[in-house]
Parts: sequence; structure tokens; C-alpha cells
Amino acid sequence: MTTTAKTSSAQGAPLSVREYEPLARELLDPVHHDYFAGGAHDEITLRANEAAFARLALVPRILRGRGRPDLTTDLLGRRTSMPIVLAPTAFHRLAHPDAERATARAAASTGAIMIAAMLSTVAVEEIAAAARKTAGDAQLWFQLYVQRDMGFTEALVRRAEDAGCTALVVTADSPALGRHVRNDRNDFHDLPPGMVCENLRSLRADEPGHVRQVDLSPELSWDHVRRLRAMTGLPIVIKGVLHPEDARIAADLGMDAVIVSNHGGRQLDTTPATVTQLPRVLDAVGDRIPVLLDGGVRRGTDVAKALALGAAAVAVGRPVVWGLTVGGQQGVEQVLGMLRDELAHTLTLCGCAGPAELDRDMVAREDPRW
Ligand SMILES: Cc1cc2nc3c(=O)[nH]c(=O)nc-3n(C[C@H](O)[C@H](O)[C@H](O)COP(=O)(O)O)c2cc1C
Ligand SMILES: O=C(O)C(=O)c1ccccc1
Repeated sequence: MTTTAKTSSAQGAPLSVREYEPLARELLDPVHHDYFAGGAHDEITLRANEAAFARLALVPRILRGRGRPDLTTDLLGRRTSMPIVLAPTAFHRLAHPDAERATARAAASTGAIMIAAMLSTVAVEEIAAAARKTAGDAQLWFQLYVQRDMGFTEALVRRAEDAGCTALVVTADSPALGRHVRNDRNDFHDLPPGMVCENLRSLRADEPGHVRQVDLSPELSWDHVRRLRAMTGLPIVIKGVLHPEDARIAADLGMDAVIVSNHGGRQLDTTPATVTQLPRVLDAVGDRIPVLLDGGVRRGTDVAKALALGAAAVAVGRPVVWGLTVGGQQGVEQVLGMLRDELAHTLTLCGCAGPAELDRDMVAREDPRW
């Protein structure tokens, strides 16, 4: 068998996305590793996300003469290089000194959309500048935890707009912070000295940028989202949808997309795996708005399964953090490149010219109880 230079492991380089995890663990402070890796309570949902992908089988088509697949995808009216997006994850400086700048450069050089987290350790303006310097047409979406202080929320929205972000991603699965036993055990509840949430600096003069200032409130409602809709012309994506009825409401209120997500198992534990819930959400919204998915995507075959079920794209969280920890910008590029190449290879083996040619009949349930 011959191997290409790109996939050979002569220097012990990782050959799959999962192989970055132990490498990252070795480099990280154990407390910070626990923060990135952990899930809520018993971590049942955390495990379920990956396990559910493994229970699905791909059913390829043969002899269709499709040639090499094209991964380009349209999302929110703009073209992107592949249907794989960087999910918003907080605190990149815990992983690498270049922090969100490195992630943004990697996304830009890959042509992938980065969803910048509101709780980033580099200001959104700087993230956008790093992305744009790498690729003039880089696309950045801004993830927002709507704050009951709508004045502050509006100020954040304006900053994201002015920085050139092209969509708002409203995280709606966090009416309270998920309970992470690992963080409790480690007494990890805020960033170490010298690191702050740069987008929150203006919130309180006495404690600029502290995580505990973030307002995750059970009082938030669709009414806040309506006000956001009136506040900005940017497309709005609702992240954290699991119930089909919520997806329908989002479409009715003029939202531009939803992300089926359980926050990587970090919010309510024992929610269903996202890929299990995806078809129910898709049945509720039909073609009205695009439905994205995140949680447990670790292989090109996982991406293909979600797309075949009808997702417009997927997002990846922890793998990006592993790549960032291991190799900064280059590490994230390697992780994204691996997922892209695996997806292309999967599409080839499935007889598809592109993501749009995958359909529901190409996914089978291995587990008869499902
Ligand atoms: C360390 C970490 C931090 C995260 N921070 C945020 C955040 O600030 N905002 C948000 O909406 N989601 C956040 N998420 C959730 C991700 O956007 C995404 O839903 C999840 O990571 C997907 O699962 P995966 O890690 O299995 O790919 C975070 C996830 C992780 C692992
Ligand atoms: O860690 C997370 O998943 C996250 O979204 C978050 C929310 C509030 C404070 C810190 C992190």
C-alpha cells in the first residue's frame, strides 16, 4: 500500500482529529483541560453526541461517474469553502497564547466560517482584523449571549457589525450555566489573572471583563430575540435548538437559521444526541430556514451523515480547541484540513459530486431500537 506524505505518520503526527485530544491534554494545565473537555453533570449527553454518529451507517451509491466532489456551500446567502463551521468556544488564550487570533487566521486560510465567541479572550475587532489580514473575504459570525441589559447587548451588536461580522448567533440553551462537576472540583469559575473576556471590558469599570459578569438569565424570552431582530439587519441564527416546536417558532419570527445543539453536552445533561434529534427538527421547519448541527463531529463521515439527514452544515467545537492547543494557527488548519479531506473522500466513496447529493436514504440506523 502506498501512503501520501500528507497522511503518513513518520514523525508521529496525528492521523485523525481524535488523535489531537491526548496531545492537547498533555500540553494543557489539567484544570483548563477539564474546562475544555467537560460536560454537565454525568456527561451522558457529552458521550451520546459521538456515540449517536457511530450508530448511524452510510449507504453509498455506486457507478455514478461523479468525479471529484466540490465542497463549496452557500450559507446565509454567501459562499463558503465547506459545510464545516467553527463553533463558538470561549477562552482560547487558555489553549494558546495566540488565542482567537490564531483560530481566526486558520479559519480564514481554510475559507471556513468562524463563529467568534462573545466570551473570547481577544476583542472581536482584533479577531476580525486577524481574519481579514489572512483572507480579505474571511467570514466571521458573532456569538451572543443576550444580556438583559439591552443597552449593553446593543453595544455588543454594534461592535460586531462594525468589525464586519456577517451574522449573529444567539445562544439560547443557557438560561443558567450548566453545572460542571469537573470545574467545581477544580474551583475553576473565572479566568486566571491577566486574562479577561475582552468584549466585556466596558461592562463594569471596577472588574473589567470578568466572567462572572455574564448574565445568563431564565428571564430571557423570544421577546428579547424580537427586539434583537428590530435592532440589526444582520442575519440571526438561533443556537441550541432541540425541540422541533422551537425551530418552528424561530422560523416564524424571521430567524435566518437554527443550530441543533446541546452545547456539546455542557448545558442540560441527558438531552438527546444532536444527530438523533436533527430529523425531528428538520421535519418541523422543512425548507423554510437552514438547519445546522453541532456536537460530536469528529470525522468526515460524521459530517456526511448530518448533511445526508438534511443539515445545511455542521459546526465543530472541541477539535478546534485541540488543534489550537497543539499547534496554534497551524494546528487548527490541520484539524480543519483533515475534516475537509475526509468529507471529500467520503463524498467520493458515496458517489456524490457534492454535499447536496447526499440524501436521507443514504443513512441507515444500525441500532434497531433507535
Ligand atoms: C470549551 C468550550 C467552550 C464553549 N463556549 C461556548 C460559548 O462561549 N458559547 C456558545 O454558544 N457555545 C459554546 N460552546 C459550545 C460549542 O459552541 C458547541 O456547541 C459544542 O462545542 C459542539 O460540540 P463538540 O465540542 O462536540 O464539537 C463551548 C464548547 C466548549 C467545548
Ligand atoms: O463554557 C461554555 O460552554 C460556555 O459557553 C460558557 C458560558 C459562560 C461562561 C463561560 C463559558
